[in-house]
Amino acid sequence: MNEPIVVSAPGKAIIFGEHAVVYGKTAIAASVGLRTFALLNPTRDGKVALVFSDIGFQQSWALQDLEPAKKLFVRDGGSFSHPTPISDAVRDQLASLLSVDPASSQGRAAIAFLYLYIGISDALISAEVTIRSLLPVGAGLGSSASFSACVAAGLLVAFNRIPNSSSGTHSAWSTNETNLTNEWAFMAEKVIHGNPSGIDNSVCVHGGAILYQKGKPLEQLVGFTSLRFLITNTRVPKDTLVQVANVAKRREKYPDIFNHVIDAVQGVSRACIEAVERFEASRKLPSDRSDLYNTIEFLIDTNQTLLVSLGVSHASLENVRSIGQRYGVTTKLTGGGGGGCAITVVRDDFPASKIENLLTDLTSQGYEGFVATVGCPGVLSHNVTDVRELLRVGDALTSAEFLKADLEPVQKSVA
Ligand SMILES: Nc1ncnc2c1ncn2[C@@H]1O[C@H](COP(=O)(O)OP(=O)(O)O)[C@@H](O)[C@H]1O
Ligand SMILES: C[C@@](O)(CCOP(=O)(O)O)CC(=O)O
Ligand SMILES: [Mg+2]
Repeated sequence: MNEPIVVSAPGKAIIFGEHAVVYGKTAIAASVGLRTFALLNPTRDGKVALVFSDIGFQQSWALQDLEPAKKLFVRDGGSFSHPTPISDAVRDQLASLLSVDPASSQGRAAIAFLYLYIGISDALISAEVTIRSLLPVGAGLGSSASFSACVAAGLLVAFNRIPNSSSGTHSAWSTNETNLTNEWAFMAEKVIHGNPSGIDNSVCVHGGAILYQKGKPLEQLVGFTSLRFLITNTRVPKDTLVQVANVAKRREKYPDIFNHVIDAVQGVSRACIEAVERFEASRKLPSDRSDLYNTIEFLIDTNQTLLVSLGVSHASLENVRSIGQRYGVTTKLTGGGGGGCAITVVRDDFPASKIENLLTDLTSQGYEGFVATVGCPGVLSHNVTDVRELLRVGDALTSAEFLKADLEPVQKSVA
């Protein structure tokens, strides 16, 4: 790596099927146009330095201190084509190098980064890596997957595994290059989430709106990207690792109850797919999709009820739901639940004035709402000259400049 590298990846909203997707059920998700950015700067001090400003983490290591972990890394068949999940030996070795609790939010993010760094590299190189997100962290909008996608893509570019395809507005990587990025991003998600389904990293890497089932090729759902959603962040912190582990414990204790609930969620996703197919077959105009909305609203409500049964809702999420009901709109939690964000379907003819009033009501309760653009591009690398211009910085794009810059113009430049 001789030049700075800038990559970014979107967040995501799961429309139907969170948690059930961990158990092999179908889920539907769309990318959300709030992005995470990573700046990788070459350095000459024989160190790798991390600056993760959103989670208050900063640490650097001499490259020789990372060699023992690199020696323990097992490469699948000696090739780079299939990343392997982190082993206990590597995790313990990396954990012993941290200045923070390895199980903490900061510790997991650092181990995820270091694992990809030793796994993707031939020889360790000196670098400073700064990561900043415009997404809320730990709120159900896939900040962990967006972070993982940036780390995977940034390191694959830095170690010349994929080209620096800096188009700025869409990814110019081949299917193989994008799939490789997704596989590494999944390895990072495993460190952060414990047992991820793979839907979040897939939608953050590929972008658009996707139909996802573990072990099957993902399908893009083109029609979905024109739907509007209101996203409300309750600002109640949650940790996906804990939420997923809680569902697993309940399912293990009461399989007869929880397996049925999980199966029912599969029914919700399937009913949504059928409704979209029916709408497309009817050749109706997008302006005439009230039947489709009726079904989607019914399914949003049903999915939320099932998520309540799984034990992953929260009083704040139920409050957002009932505020929405006063305006005749339907809401469900999105992502891990237990706090974080809810999504509300906004019909095409829903008056702007009503949206404003709803947003005012939500804000008055301490929540943050916004109408989201969904279906934006997935992970991509940016042209550094363009980024410098958009950020109004000089020739050297330093970590300090990147940290204080307004990243919105770069986010807006992504089509
Ligand atoms: N911008 C970021 N910088 C560093 N780590 C991040 C960032 N975004 C997410 N993470 C990691 O992901 C964790 C949040 O993941 P998770 O609980 O799955 O919530 P989310 O719904 O936002 O994905 C953080 O605690 C941190 O470990
Ligand atoms: C609960 C789950 O379905 C989604 C978690 O999303 P998030 O990390 O809360 O954004 C877990 C998964 O699919 O890996
Ligand atoms: Mg996550």
